[in-house]
Amino acid sequence: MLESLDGVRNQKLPVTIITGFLGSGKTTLLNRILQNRQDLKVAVLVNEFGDINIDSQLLMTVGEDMVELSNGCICCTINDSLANTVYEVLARPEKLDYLIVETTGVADPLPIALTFLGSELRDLTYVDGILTVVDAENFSLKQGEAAVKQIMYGDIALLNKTDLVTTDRLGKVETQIHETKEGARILHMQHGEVPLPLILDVKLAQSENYPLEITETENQPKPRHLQNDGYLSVSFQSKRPFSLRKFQHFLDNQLPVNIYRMKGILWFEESPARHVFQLSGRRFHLDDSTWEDQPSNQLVCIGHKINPIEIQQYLANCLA
Ligand SMILES: Nc1nc2c(ncn2[C@@H]2O[C@H](COP(=O)(O)OP(=O)(O)OP(=O)(O)O)[C@@H](O)[C@H]2O)c(=O)[nH]1
Repeated sequence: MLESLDGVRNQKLPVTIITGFLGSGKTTLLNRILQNRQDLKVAVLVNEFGDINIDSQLLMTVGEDMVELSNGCICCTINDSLANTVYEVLARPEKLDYLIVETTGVADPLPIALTFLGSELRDLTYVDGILTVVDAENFSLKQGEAAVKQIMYGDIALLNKTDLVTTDRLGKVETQIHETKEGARILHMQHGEVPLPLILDVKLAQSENYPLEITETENQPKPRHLQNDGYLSVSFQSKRPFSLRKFQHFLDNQLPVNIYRMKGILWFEESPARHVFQLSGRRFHLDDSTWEDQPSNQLVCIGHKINPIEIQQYLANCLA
């Protein structure tokens, strides 16, 4: 199906929005798409909630097709910068087949979809679908308003991390999804593995279902959604290495329970490797790679009603 887009230059550019709560697997899915569809010229817009853009450093296919948005909550700041960035992408000389927007984990996807509908972009692009990645292990409607909106406005719920849960738990999460959105389409996946024809070029977005009052207030300034929800991101950077033992102590004994997500590139005194650190819920892991630039620590912690000073102090105490 996607191949058929090839010769049709005058047609509108399809846009897929990938949403989903913190750490659910959005970047993992994006990586899969980029790896598996190298024949497609995809422009990717990534928006991150944090001062340091870790995601762009973790995307395997970062090249000329990658356009990063400035930092901030996507649903608060994106209307101007998203539209402008999309215009910039469209003005590039090379032919594009697809545009994918990855939202932050605490974003309501609707304002993003409306950006494509409510401006001149409507003539140049169309929203093909909103994909909501759901973490089968950690998902809860109590995660906040954004988590509910992500399900409500998603065209397909991609139930990810099915390797970590029982069939019973999967059934419970599916029930919650159906209670939030009647008739929701649900696909299961692990590590973002899903047949791409099921999620790209599917023409599932139904703008007529978007609430009218939101469409009408689209151009009004929006509140700082994330801060209202109590979500905060804390960044930590240092040109000195961590002590592995101290960092382990922080994770085991000091990590506040209301931190849901951490990601970063870490440097440990004890190791010559570049370590990609991921924490989602209570689960974390480190992947080794090689430094291509000067070693340093870059870490983003995201949580609900967290105390930035306390976290920064804990992390400073981890330095070797
Ligand atoms: N076990 C397991 N881990 C997964 C799966 N999918 C993703 N992960 C891991 O979950 C963590 C978060 O994945 P990401 O793709 O970075 O999640 P994200 O939604 O982009 O995160 P944010 O943008 O920070 O909200 C990473 O450590 C992934 O390797 C899966 O199906 N199973």
